[in-house]
Formats: sequence, C-alpha cells, structure tokens
Amino acid sequence: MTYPRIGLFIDSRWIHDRPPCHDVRNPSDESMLGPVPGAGLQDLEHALQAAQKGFLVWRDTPPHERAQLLRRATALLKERQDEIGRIITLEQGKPFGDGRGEVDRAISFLEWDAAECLRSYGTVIPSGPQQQRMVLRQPIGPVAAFTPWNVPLSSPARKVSAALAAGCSVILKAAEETPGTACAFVQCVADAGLPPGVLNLVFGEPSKISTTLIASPVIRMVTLTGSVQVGKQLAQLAAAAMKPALLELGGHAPVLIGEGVDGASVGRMAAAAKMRMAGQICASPTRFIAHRSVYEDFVAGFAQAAGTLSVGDGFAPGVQMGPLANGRRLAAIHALVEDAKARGAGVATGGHRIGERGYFYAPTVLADVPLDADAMMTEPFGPLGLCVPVESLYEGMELANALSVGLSAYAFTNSLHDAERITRELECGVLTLNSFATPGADAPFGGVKESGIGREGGAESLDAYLFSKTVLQSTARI
Ligand SMILES: NC(=O)C1=CN([C@@H]2O[C@H](COP(=O)(O)OP(=O)(O)OC[C@H]3O[C@@H](n4cnc5c(N)ncnc54)[C@H](O)[C@@H]3O)[C@@H](O)[C@H]2O)C=CC1
Ligand SMILES: O=Cc1ccc(S(=O)(=O)O)cc1
Repeated sequence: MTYPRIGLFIDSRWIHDRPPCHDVRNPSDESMLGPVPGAGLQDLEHALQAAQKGFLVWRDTPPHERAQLLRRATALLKERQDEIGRIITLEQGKPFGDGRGEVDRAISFLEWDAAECLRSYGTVIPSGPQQQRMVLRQPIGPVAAFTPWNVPLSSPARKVSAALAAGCSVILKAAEETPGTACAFVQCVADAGLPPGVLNLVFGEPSKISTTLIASPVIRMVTLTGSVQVGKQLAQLAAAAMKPALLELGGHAPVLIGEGVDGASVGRMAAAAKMRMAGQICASPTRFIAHRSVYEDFVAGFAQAAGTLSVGDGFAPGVQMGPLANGRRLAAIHALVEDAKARGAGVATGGHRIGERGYFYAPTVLADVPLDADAMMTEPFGPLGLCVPVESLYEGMELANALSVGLSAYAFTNSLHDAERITRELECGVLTLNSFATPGADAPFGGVKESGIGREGGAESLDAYLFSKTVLQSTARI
C-alpha cells in the first residue's frame, strides 16, 4: 500500500528536501512509512511572509467565491475518500471504515462553513439623521493552527475551513505522527484553486514552531487541539503577544447512570462508545459512575461487549478497534491500568497488551476503581473504562465535577427531574442524555475549565476568526 511523500507546503509549493524531524510508523506493525521533513527557521519565515501575502488577497475575495472554493475542496475530498481513508488507517491505525468516516466529517465542516461564510452579517446600529453606525465582521488575519494525531483529517479540516471561510490565511502545524493525511487535505484545498500563501503546512520541532509563529507580528490568532499541558503553553505564548487563542483540550468524560435504567443495555452501548478510535478521542466516555442498584448489571454488560470486540489491523475485515496510535499511548495505558490494579481496582475485562508487534491493547474495563487511582484524574486517551458505584445522583454529580477539566459528559436517566438537574449542574461544554451521540458540524463544540477556551462549529464556527469593527460615520458635509 503506498504512503505519500511528506512535504512542507509553503506559498503553494511542496518542499521535501529538509532534514527529517520524525519517522512515521504504522502503529499496526511498527513498520516505517516515511520521513517527515522538518521546517527550519527560514522556512517558518517564508511561511509567515506567504501567509501575510495570502491574507491580503483572501480577505478581499468575496464570500461567495470563498464558499465556492470550499465546496470544490469538498468534491475533491469525496473523490479521494478511499485514498485519504487509507492514509489515515496506515498512519493512525483506526479501522478503515472510521478513516473513511473521518473524510465525511471533514466534508461536513467545509460544507457548513461554506454556508456560514455567506451569513457572517454585521449589524446596523440605530442612528440619527446624517449618521451611520455599524459593526463590520472582518477576518482577524493570518492564523497559526496546531492539530493532533488522533483526528488527523477532521481537526485540520475544521480549523482551516472556518479560517478560510472567514477570510483568514493559515499556517497549519499538523501532527508529525500523522502528516500524510494533512498533506492529502492540503492538496485537495490547493487543487480547488486556493491562491498561493493562503494555506501553508509545516512540520518540525513543535515548540520551536509554536514559539516562532506565535511571537511573529504576522500571526493574529492561535488555535490548538491537543493536551491541556500544551494548551497552557500556547495560551501563555499567545497572551505574551496579546493574541486570542481558541483551545480545544483534553477531557475525562463522566457518564452518570441513574437508578431504574437498564444497566446491561447501557453497558453494551458504553462498550461501543468507549472503544471507538481505541478511546483516543477527547469526548471519549471514561468515568462510568453508576447508581449502586444498576452497577453490577452495567459492569457485566460493558465488560461482556467490550471483551468481544474484534481488535486488529484497521484494514482487516470486521475489525472494530485498531491499535493505539503510538508507543507513548501504549506505555501510558499500561501504567494507568497497573496503578489502578495496585490500588484495588478489579479487572472486568482486558488489562493487557495484545501481541508483541504493533501498539495493540485489549479493550479494558476496570471495576470499583478507587478515587485516588491515577486513571481517575489523568485522561487515559485509550481503551480504558473506569467504573465506580455511587449511592445517589448527588454523590455522582460531585464526582463528575471534581476534576479540573470539563469537556463532554453523558448521563442516562428516566427521571425528568434528574435530567433537568444534571443539565443545570454538570460542568461541561457538551452534555449528551440517554445516548453517546457527539456533536456534528451544526453544533458548537468545546470545553469549560481546563478543557479549553472558545468553540468550534455551529453558529459560532467563524467567530474566533472574525473581529468586530465598529464604524461611526457622519454623512454631514464637512
Ligand atoms: N484534545 C485532543 O484531541 C487531544 C488530546 N491529547 C491529550 O494529550 C495527551 C498527550 O498526548 P500527546 O500526543 O503527547 O499530545 P500533545 O498535546 O502533546 O500533542 C498534540 C499536538 O500538539 C503538538 N504539540 C506538542 N507540543 C507542542 C508545542 N510545544 N507547541 C506546539 N505544538 C505542540 C503536537 O505536535 C501535536 O500536533 C493525551 O494523553 C491526551 O490526553 C492528545 C492529542 C489530542
Ligand atoms: O479528540 C478530540 C477531538 C476530536 C474531534 C474533533 S473535530 O471536531 O473532528 O475537529 C476535535 C477534537
């Protein structure tokens, strides 16, 4: 299976001949896929100049032309869906069906923003005679965007699509672990006819890139999807240069399971949701906090369904869960499971690596996890479900809100009274009741507390990339 040649894309030209900063591996068998050229300081300076030049062209491109460009790019993504899905599975490991699904998700973002771009109205403020007062919504300027390896297409697509729709240019620093997908995406947008310099792609040493780009006066806004730790670093760099930052960071989603629900049935649903993308997703349900009366049924249903999932290479027919994306995650999950076991947690299923080649870990459900286990505080970002019994909804909510993060949360209840209270009191950016659904392009996504700042998607999709300019105009002759 062919893997693309990785390059930097600056001012509409691919650059391959730079010393490698990383070697991409297939997480399924640890084989080498190819080197990633790393941007030097001169390349970053070149990208900044290109983004500045591109911005001056793109901000004056009428919204309907920007929307057309995004629609042409969606057509190319659809045309290349199998090819891009294959690259995602090769370098990230998720099952091919999920890789193809990620292409559909990316397309939905571009389609949504193409439409939003035509609706980014300003306002007219009521004024007296010979006065006009209005608020214009203008593109904020060149954007520095940082994206992770777990959603190597949808995260770049979401950020680039909203920025381009708003009239901004972008320097994208995509994850070095999954660069092939980012290259394929950028190629689609370039082939759709984007003017030179409007979208640039770099790889390299992450801290060098973020420090250089964020400090540059060219960059006017920063966006990251990644860990809380990196989010705080970039927020500090942005604050030092007085630039806004849109930060989609980690979670540790609680799932409240109330009295009177069918515990076994919720457990089966939990297995599918938890093990999707091997748990490597920020919205992944993680802390399963169940009322004592349904707890045993829930754990049994969860463990039985998780334990029978088919784990293997993402291209193999019928595989439901692929490997972890890299050796770091395998080591991290192993350490979290061993720590929880040592503190008294029971293994309901899994709890071990699978095979010796590839980063496979068994879908794991731990029961009666003590609250002081590391996994109860650290986002596992892997196929690990943590079950805890509680005596009341109130106790469960206290536990759910106890962490410093608040991204996604889930609750299962047949009580309208409890649902209302959960909705009001749970500290999260996205709450799902009685299912494990997650938001699409049409709803805002983001967190509270340390899970980040700002929202992507929905009616707010373009907001972070626009600023309001208030114009007060006297029409009296002077
Ligand atoms: N919210 C999300 O979607 C993601 C969350 N994570 C969280 O992060 C934890 C650690 O995973 P890692 O792979 O180490 O993720 P990370 O947050 O360190 O890396 C995510 C992205 O940020 C970039 N990055 C890292 N340091 C940077 C810096 N100083 N400046 C600019 N960019 C930088 C990386 O190259 C990558 O593209 C995971 O366990 C998970 O909890 C990781 C990936 C995605
Ligand atoms: O894991 C976090 C995550 C997953 C998906 C997306 S996106 O909405 O598809 O960009 C963002 C963050």
